[in-house]
Amino acid sequence: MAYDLLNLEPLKPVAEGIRTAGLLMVEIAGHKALVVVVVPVTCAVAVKLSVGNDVVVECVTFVAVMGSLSEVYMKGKAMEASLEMQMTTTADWGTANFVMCLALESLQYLLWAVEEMIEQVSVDVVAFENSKALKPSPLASPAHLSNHNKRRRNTSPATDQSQQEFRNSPKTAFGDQLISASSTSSSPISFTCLHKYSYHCLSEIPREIVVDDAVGSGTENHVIMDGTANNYHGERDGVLVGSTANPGKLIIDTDPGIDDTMAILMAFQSPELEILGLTTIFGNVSTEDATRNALLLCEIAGRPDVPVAEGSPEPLKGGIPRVADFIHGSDGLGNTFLSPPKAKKIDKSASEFLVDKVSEYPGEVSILALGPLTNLALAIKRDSSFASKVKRIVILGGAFFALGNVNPAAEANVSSVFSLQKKGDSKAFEIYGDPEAADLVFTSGANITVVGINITTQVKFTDEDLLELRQSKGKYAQILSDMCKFYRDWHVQSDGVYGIFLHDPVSFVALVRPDLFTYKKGVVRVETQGICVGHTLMDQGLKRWNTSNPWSGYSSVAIAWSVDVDEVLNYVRQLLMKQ
Ligand SMILES: O=c1[nH]c(=O)c2ncn([C@@H]3O[C@H](CO)[C@@H](O)[C@H]3O)c2[nH]1
Repeated sequence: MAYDLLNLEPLKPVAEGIRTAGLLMVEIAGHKALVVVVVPVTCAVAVKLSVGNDVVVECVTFVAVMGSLSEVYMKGKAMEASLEMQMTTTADWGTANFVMCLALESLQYLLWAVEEMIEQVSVDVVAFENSKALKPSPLASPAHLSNHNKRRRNTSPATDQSQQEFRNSPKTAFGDQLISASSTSSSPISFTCLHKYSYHCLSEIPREIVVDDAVGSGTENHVIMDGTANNYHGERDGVLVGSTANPGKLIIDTDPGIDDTMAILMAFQSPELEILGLTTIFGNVSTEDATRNALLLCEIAGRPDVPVAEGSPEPLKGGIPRVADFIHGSDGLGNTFLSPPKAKKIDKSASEFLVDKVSEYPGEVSILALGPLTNLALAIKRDSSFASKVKRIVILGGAFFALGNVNPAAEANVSSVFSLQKKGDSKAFEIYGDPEAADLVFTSGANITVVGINITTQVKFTDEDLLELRQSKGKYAQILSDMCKFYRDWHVQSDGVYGIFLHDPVSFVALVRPDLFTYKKGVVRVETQGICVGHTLMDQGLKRWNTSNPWSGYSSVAIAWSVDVDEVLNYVRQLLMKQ
């Protein structure tokens, strides 16, 4: 049986850089959690699900504090003490959505349970607050809605006009601000949420919930959630399961680079993406060469119109970046030495371009960051609302609970490497990535997914795969095969791998097919000093620390935790071999 719970029209995101904090109390199956949600809108919603006389799920958000995250956090801590509840701090849409998903997911389970065991379920709006243009109509008053639900409980909604009436009447009062949903089954269930905030949350979760009908028949019951957006689909043993996504508008921050080239061409082979531009950074090559290669790749893809904005030539702290020519060749493209591009970079710097685009389309732009994070850090410094306006950032970087690739501690994009050369020698401090930038970005509060090399090294093209690519009719198969030769030989020499790791392509897949990964959320800090510079260390939240520490009070990011290797490989193959 299908519950058409979310009968919604797409609305534009309302994020306009306003940050509002809400304290969300969630009670699910007797467990209470207090969650600080910082969202870029001013509104609140409260819903309460009751079964008979028992309140089963209660989600209440208050517009409690306006201001900085630390103010909210302090207030939350005080409430936590008085309510003896567990608190989670979040500052991103992903977590806000996830929390709502959790509450709503419980609701789905309840719907199923109710089918079998309980006669009456209602979800009543118990509070409504709105600080912007809308004034709650009398129709939104708790009393009205509760009466309305009572009325509905006495009807048979499947064929009943009152269901339609119920859907329609508040909508007239609220226009598109009201989101209503109700069961299409024969159970008397109604669910009403008010305001755009709840819309946001709801729009990120399943539109249709399919519940196995075979309750009590011996067949295992399950709830299949067909996620529609870029966050999480559910949780299993503390690990989040990704849902499918359509990132829409995309900027790729890149240091091409052979595996960057693969990811960029995959993006150009994905017509559902609107590539707003490429921004360039040092890493696999110098920033200047990265710009040349990015322009060239746009031309190869037949998209010379895509703007390329050049990024910083050096990390935040300064210094001369070391170019990984031993991996990608002196041109960054496997010594294929292609003719220079005709198009020119745009006048804006990468950070300016990033800020401008994210401000032009708040809540709509995703960023795929494939190199050191200097440009993103500069964008965050340039515009304090950048982190809240960007839709999602997927980062290739770090090594989580695993060895690095430039040394045991660090992965190339986030590391600095001290070489043991003479003091005073300008090369004594060789830089691969930008640890300061990575630390700033990871703790910025943006909706971030990080794909570390602990994940990307699980997904390889073997020599057989490379041969298949060469022999395929893929639009870019030849050019990629030529580039990959150099890259493959380095893998044999460096890692004993007869093939190549697909670092950047896997990160691209995490952007467009997050459902092929699982995630853990936690605060990540990057070491910026000492022998472990560039080390990425995540607090998984498994322990309540007695004292505050460098991880305390920062926003969580999602770390890719596991990967469906076969499916990701298939996805990469299919796009790289697409004609
Ligand atoms: O400096 C590097 N050393 C490596 O071993 C290494 N392996 C891969 N890479 C590149 O850095 C990103 C992943 O860490 C990808 O863009 C690889 O091409 C490396 N860079």
